[in-house]
Amino acid sequence: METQKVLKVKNLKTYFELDEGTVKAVDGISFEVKEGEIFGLVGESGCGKSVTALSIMRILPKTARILEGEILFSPNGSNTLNLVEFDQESDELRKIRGKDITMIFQEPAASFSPVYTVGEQIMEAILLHKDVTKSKARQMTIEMLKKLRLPNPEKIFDAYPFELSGGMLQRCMIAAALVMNPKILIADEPTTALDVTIQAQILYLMKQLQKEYGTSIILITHDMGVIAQMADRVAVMYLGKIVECSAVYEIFSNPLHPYTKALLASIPGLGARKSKLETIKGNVPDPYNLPSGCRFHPRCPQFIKGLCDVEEPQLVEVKPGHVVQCFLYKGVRS
Ligand SMILES: Nc1ncnc2c1ncn2[C@@H]1O[C@H](COP(=O)(O)OP(=O)(O)OP(=O)(O)O)[C@@H](O)[C@H]1O
Repeated sequence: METQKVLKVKNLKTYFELDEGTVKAVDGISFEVKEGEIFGLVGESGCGKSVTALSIMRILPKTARILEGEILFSPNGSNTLNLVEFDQESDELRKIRGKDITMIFQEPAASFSPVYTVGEQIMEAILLHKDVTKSKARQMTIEMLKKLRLPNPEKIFDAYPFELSGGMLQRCMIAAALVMNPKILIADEPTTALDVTIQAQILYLMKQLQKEYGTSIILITHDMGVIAQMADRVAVMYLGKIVECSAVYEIFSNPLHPYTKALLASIPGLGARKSKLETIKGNVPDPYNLPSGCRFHPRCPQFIKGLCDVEEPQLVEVKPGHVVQCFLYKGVRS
């Protein structure tokens, strides 16, 4: 039996209309997230990963607009909701946000108010979404803090955010997101701000808990190493587009798009000389003035003049489940 899809994003376009011009932050992307999988979204800063997440959560800033596309959420396999159709402030979305779809951010301090204890804040979210007593909500919170291996969870419950280290606060934020038992957890660079050892511990814990609860995770990162450690499938983004998508083992063993190859070459220990994307020539182009044709062509080592700078390639399926948007490849179905 085919695994159920909890989320289908179809041709999503989210633009910022600013005085300086239009930023096509997300420009016609499509992907699916299966029940219980970790789906990675990877790419350099500014490629549209966070705007994709904010579009799904429908918590975009006022200057952003979803121009086109569908975000189909199927919480239980039978009914499907197109999240784009609801008003951002609607009750329907409020119910979904924070309960069925939760999100954790890079900076945990920004998610907690400094004036209430961590426990009070997690408990309040439970009481908002679940029909349980205060003492049950407290018990659920403490149990979840324990699952995140926080020492002395009762004490952490009563701590104010400033009393905890970045790593501990990040665990509290994950606890707050998982205690709701969401269908989808969106994790936007969840460990980028932490040091490498703590990062590895938290990623390991997230994966353990994801397996235990069967949660689908959309994991956003600029780090291919994190993708290798965590994800089942991955979409590679470049300037608002998905340029390649496949199972993680397939991307690592058979990367197709020149941009994916460059991202892989930048991982320390995988043949990279430098940790930044210095193997790719040039910088990410100005978002107000995107290159014609394939957006990667000015930086691409395999650029074909008169083609890549003129026409935009189509996304083609090279093998089942492996798609790429590049003229170097012909699809099995095209
Ligand atoms: N509030 C905003 N106003 C105007 N432009 C924005 C805003 N937020 C994001 N953008 C633009 O949208 C594009 C995509 O940004 P986004 O934050 O999604 O990238 P990202 O891949 O998540 O990068 P990072 O890892 O740095 O967060 C960028 O060109 C960015 O400058």
